[in-house]
Amino acid sequence: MLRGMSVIEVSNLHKRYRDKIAVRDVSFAVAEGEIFGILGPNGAGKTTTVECVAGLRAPDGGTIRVLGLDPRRDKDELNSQVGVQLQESQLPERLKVWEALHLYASFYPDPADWERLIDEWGMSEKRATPYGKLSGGQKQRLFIMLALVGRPRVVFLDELTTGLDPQARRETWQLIERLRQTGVTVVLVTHFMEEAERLCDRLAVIDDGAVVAIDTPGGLVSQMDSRQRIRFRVTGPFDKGLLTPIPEVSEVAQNGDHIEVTGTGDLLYAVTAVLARHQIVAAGLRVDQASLDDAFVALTGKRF
Ligand SMILES: Nc1ncnc2c1ncn2[C@@H]1O[C@H](COP(=O)(O)OP(=O)(O)OP(=O)(O)O)[C@@H](O)[C@H]1O
Repeated sequence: MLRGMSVIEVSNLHKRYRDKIAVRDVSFAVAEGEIFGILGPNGAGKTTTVECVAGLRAPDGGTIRVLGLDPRRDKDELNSQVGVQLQESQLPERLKVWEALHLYASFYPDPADWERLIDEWGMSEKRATPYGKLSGGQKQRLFIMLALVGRPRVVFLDELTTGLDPQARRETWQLIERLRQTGVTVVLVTHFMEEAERLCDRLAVIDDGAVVAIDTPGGLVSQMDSRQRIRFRVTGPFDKGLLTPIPEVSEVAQNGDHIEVTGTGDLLYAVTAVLARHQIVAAGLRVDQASLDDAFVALTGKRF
């Protein structure tokens, strides 16, 4: 359920590059103040979707409303209300942090106090550092600040943490969580499961140009709840054929002495009963709960 007013409404978006269909049929709505994730494998159509919604590309079909406006027709009106950080954004190497903010602020009639932004985003020490001398995490921080300098109500962040080391990624997550407190609506394109799970209120899973699911991260996982996975090691010879006929078992995978059994119902009891009957000792036995990763694989049939 949407919490408040929809600030973004996308219906049946369709976009082609010559004969290549990048976005087949994408519909979703984003509520005010939400962090909405767009998750999908490479080439699924995530960036194209966001570029259309942000008004940077003309769709071939469907309708898009951002704050009730058409991103192409009402571009000027929307400009000051929307902030965009695009995949692989670049700035001139020698442009200093403060110069970039000063420049971007000049594009807007009523910009944020960028000196304050520098303090708030922990970049005071890097104020006079040229873009080319910033670390990957600091560059991303600068791009978030540049997306915020126009005091937008909606921010699009595309693959913000790709290429960052785990520490810098976590720092960026904390910054995005801070964005939530400012009430700004965030659309976040990611292919990191952990990122989507941690940050997003809801997410759309996109595959092959179409939405395959929209839900909260927890909702997507609970769709998988009926599926369970048991892992264990065997110390002697093992025949998969012992377990595959069990009605509760849907799949048995063997990698050396590691066995992974997927199935439903009272899987643990059914499997351990058969193992005991054949006097097979299951070492290090673990039962795994479904994860967002499992939900993604089940929805798209793909692993990242
Ligand atoms: N400018 C373009 N010209 C032609 N084809 C394009 C163009 N941009 C994207 N495509 C193709 O459209 C499809 C969707 O691309 P898009 O970049 O939207 O996917 P994505 O989900 O963002 O992928 P990634 O995670 O790799 O960034 C891909 O098959 C891609 O090769």
